[in-house]
Amino acid sequence: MAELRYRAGNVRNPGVHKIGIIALGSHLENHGPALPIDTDAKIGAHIAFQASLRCGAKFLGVIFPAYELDEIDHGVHVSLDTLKENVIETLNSAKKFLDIEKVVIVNSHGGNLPLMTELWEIEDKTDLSIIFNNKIISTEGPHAGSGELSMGKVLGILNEDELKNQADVNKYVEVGLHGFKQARENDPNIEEGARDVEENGVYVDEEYGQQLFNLAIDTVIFDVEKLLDF
Ligand SMILES: Nc1nc(O)c(N)c(N[C@@H]2O[C@H](COP(=O)(O)O)[C@@H](O)[C@H]2O)n1
Ligand SMILES: [Fe+2]
Repeated sequence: MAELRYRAGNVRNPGVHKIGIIALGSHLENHGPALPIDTDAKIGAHIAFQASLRCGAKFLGVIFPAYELDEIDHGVHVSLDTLKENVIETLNSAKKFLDIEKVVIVNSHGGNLPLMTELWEIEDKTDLSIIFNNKIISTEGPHAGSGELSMGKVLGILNEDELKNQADVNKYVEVGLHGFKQARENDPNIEEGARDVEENGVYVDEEYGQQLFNLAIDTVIFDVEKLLDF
C-alpha cells in the first residue's frame, strides 16, 4: 500500500487529516417562496466545505435526516433517536474508511439543537472527540428571514422575484416561525424572530450574507484548532 504524503497541499499540521468536518442541516423544510426547501443543508454544507478548504481538515459531506420540534410543522423531519442513530452510523463509517478521530459537526438548522444533549452518547458509540458548532444558528436571525435570504443570495439559491412575497407571513406561515403559536410561547428566541419579521419584514444584503458565512467559517476553523490541541 502506498505511503500517504500527509504534509502535501495547504496542510500546515498533518494532524488535520484525523479531523473531519460534517454539515447537519435540513433538506425538506419550507423557507417561504424565495428560498429552496434544502436551504439549511446548503448553508451548513457551504460553511463546512469552505472551512475544510481553508484549514485542510476532511470534508465529510452532509447528514441526510433532521429533527424538529413537534410544534413546528414546516417540513419533513425524523425523531431525535433516528437522527442520533444516523449520525453515529455516518461518523463510524468516516472513522472506518478515513481514519478520522475527531469531528466538528456544523449545525445549520435550529430544530437540531436538542441533539446536543445526545452528544455524550454519540461520542461514546463512535469513540470520537466531537465539537457541535451552532454559530450560524445564533447569528442568522429568524427562520427564512433576512440572514438566510442574504446567505441564499451569496449561494445563488435565492428567487429574487419572490422577495416581495417572503414576509407575507399569513400565506407563508413558516417565515420567522410566525404561525407556530406554541413554539413562540415556549421559546422567547422564536417569539423575537417572529416579531422581527412581522414588524420589520425582510431584506437581502449580499455583503451581510458573506459576513455571516465568514464568521461561521472562522469559528469552525477555531474548533479544528482546538481539536488539534487535544
Ligand atoms: N426551526 C427551528 N426550530 C427550533 O427548534 C428553533 N429553536 C428554531 N430557532 C429559530 O429559527 C432559526 C433557525 O431557522 P433554520 O432552522 O436555520 O431555518 C433560528 O435562528 C432561531 O431564530 N428554529
Ligand atoms: Fe431549519
